Amino acid sequence: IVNQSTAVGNLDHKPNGNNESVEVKPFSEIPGPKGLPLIGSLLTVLKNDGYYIKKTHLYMIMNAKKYGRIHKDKMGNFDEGEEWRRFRSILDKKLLKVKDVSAYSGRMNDVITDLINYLTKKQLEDDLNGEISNLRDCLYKWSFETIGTILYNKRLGTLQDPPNPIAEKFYHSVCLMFEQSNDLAPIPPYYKYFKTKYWKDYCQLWDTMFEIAEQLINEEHQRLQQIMQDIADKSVDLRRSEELEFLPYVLLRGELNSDEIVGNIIDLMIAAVDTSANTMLWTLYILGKNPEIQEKLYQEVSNVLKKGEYPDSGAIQKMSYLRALIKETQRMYPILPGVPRFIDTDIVLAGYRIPANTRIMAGFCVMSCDESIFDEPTKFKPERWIRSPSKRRLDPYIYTAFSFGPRMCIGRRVAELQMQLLIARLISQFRVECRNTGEVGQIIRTVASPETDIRIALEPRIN
Ligand code: HEM
Repeated sequence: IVNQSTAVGNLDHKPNGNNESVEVKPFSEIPGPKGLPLIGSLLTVLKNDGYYIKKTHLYMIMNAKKYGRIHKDKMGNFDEGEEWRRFRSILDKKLLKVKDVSAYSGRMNDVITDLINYLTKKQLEDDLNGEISNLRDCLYKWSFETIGTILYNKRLGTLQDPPNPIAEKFYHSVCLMFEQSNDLAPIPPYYKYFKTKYWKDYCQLWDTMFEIAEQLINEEHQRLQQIMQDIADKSVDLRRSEELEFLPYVLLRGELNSDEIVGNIIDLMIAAVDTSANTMLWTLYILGKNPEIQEKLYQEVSNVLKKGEYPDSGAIQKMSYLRALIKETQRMYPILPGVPRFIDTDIVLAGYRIPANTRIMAGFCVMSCDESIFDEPTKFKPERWIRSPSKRRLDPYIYTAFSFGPRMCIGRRVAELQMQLLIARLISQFRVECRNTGEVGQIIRTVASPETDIRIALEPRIN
């Protein structure tokens, strides 16, 4: 039972560095809800129509208040992937290098141009005095198209007019699968054995995703083979080229078999869509609610870009307020309330001995509102992320949005750049107005999302 428990805590970023001997308490003394012997607190999470499934962040904050910065909880068993390290060593090379990702800014800008045209057309059709209905869907399409063009080396076509029907099918499968995974995640997997309709439909979504992804990858494979045949200078080895795009790199290196390539690409797509889109919804919400923040951002962006110029990663480097604004949005609205880790050796955490094979959950949403880490944590202050000679250096471990270590988000660089480009482009073209009257809360739909529609109106700037 101990081995199946989870210890939840803030990342203890101030270890006892002075080598003084401190009393280490045993794992059994870590406070936490008692729960039931086998399923632990699962019922607490499921009751009231799964209230705490949708509000995991509140569950974690509540337990942190009740039991302290480190506490333990139990929710059944979890599996860990084994092949993961090998996959990461191959994919990291292409997705986490700043230089490679910067080269995607042209494609990312093309998708943004399509999104802006799509939004403008929708505004006219909706006729809601500038407001865009179902902005969430528009932003999901933007992140789907962006990751699509990077992974498959071609545009998929959900933002084109009319949309590409295969791309639409792909898009709906990714979105629905993500939503349904959230409903299935905490339930013991009996539905698999009774083959309920829900389960069959869910499997169908996966089949559709795999079929379309396979088709797209095969097309790219054939294109590459043709290019290799056509290269007149046979001494050129395309496989060694530094300039290769993501899919050509993975296909030509031959380190992954075709099932592994499809599986990894699907994983990347699934992880990319909701995360970036929801972060953008929150950022627009903040901008729309805070005209002074918006004005400051506009001034920064227009100082860097000439009229009508599109930003690239070089321009973004000069926009410290923009980068800080997105970081602060991620602090206030973390997309994942925390990340789990299995530890393979005994460790001491916050004064307690944690045995090997325990699952640790680092509670990012708890850290975000911890006064000992952030001053005035309830206030939205992008400035806290801007370095200056007069300020103390920020602890690098307090920016938790993409997590840390070898398992940190593999899409971090892609996500950051695509979001920075989108906000810079939108703010230089439009004034953002938020029409939600009250505060919008967070709800967990696998990732933390706005509880109600974010109502945004975009008013073209007259320069
Ligand atoms: C604002 C956008 C995003 C946020 C906040 C975000 C955040 C995260 C976090 C916190 C993790 C867990 C890391 C850990 O366990 O330590 C993660 C994992 C992951 N993310 Fe992202 N992510 C974002 C966008 C993306 C994008 C665009 C992609 C694809 C290009 C992506 C692909 C992945 C994958 C594949 C994993 C699993 C990594 C692994 O377990 O090896 N993410 N992400």
